Amino acid sequence: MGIREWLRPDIASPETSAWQALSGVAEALVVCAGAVLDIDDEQQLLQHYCDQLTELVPSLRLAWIWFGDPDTRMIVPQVRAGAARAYAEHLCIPRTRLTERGPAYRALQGQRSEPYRISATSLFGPWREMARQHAMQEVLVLPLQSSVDAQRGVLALYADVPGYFERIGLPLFEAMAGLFSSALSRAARHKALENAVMVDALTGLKNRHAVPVLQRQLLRADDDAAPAALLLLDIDHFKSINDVHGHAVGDQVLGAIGQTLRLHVRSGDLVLRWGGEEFLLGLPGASADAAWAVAESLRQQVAAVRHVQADGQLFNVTVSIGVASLLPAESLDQAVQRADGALYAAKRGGRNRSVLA
Ligand SMILES: Nc1nc2c(ncn2[C@@H]2O[C@H](COP(=O)(O)OP(=O)(O)OP(=O)(O)O)[C@@H](O)[C@H]2O)c(=O)[nH]1
Repeated sequence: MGIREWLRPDIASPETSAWQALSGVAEALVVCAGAVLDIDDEQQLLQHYCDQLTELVPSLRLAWIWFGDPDTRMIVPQVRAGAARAYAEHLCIPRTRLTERGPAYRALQGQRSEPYRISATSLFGPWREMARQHAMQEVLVLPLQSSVDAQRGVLALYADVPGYFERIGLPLFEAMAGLFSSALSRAARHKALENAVMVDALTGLKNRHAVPVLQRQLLRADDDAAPAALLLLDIDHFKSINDVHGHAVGDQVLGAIGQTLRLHVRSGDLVLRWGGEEFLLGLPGASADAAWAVAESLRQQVAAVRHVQADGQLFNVTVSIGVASLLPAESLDQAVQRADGALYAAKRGGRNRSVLA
């Protein structure tokens, strides 16, 4: 359907304000489509979209977006723009039997959008009253959906004239929401790629690129004083394993040790392949004593694994472990350095042992 067919004959003249609004939306569409190539960050991109929309389209007082888990219990706008953005700053829509019948949750469920008149006597009186204080007469909430992951969202647009969205043509605003949805899909694809970069192909464990994940995991505890610890683990005499049994067997040993570590830590712990024959483990909530006990248990588990050499003979491998309990205000780097010092002491002390920094 062509743009002109959406317009009623009485507003199809280029002189009318509807025509200006229409060309504003079209311009915003073009500008927003271009921005997809320039802006990587999801939130920044959606903010840019809302800014452009409210700047270029006359009568649009406010545009806000929420995106996330479709089962959310609360919709709170993450980006907002327009003369009436103060309204969205304090907006939070809990999921209730009443709000589930309102435009935001209906859009979240993917239902086709109808514009809602804003009137003090409507179902959601208090919000409508506030919206009227911001000179808003009509709201249109459109569903957003990523095609890559389960993420959903809503784009809410508020106009200062009644009947505005129908008059300009809903398909145009739906096209805009389609563009916003592709931005969500693109961001999800970017995140998936980032995750792929974080995974070590040989062991399937996360690698050094996942340090930010480790950092978040260790520092997640609400209480600053909550303990956390690091284990730096190095395979003993790995060079001679490669030399004696061959590189392919060396690779198998690395894979088997990675698997053993992953199987024997708690679900909130993180195991990274730190490089070569080294593994770094993050143990949130573990005191120094607990971390040392975990290290000793892992050391014994690893030593018990029997590996197969090329001629079918079995052999065992040991590891040395440096344990560092995170000190208050210490950076992850500093803690890793202390764990490295303890690992060095374990090697010098004869290997196949754990040392606490
Ligand atoms: N098979 C295999 N070997 C690797 C890999 N990454 C590193 N290595 C080898 O790991 C060995 C590490 O040797 P060293 O750093 O000398 O230490 P080590 O022989 O384990 O001796 P200690 O740590 O002192 O007990 C080197 O020979 C590396 O080539 C890998 O992905 N696969």
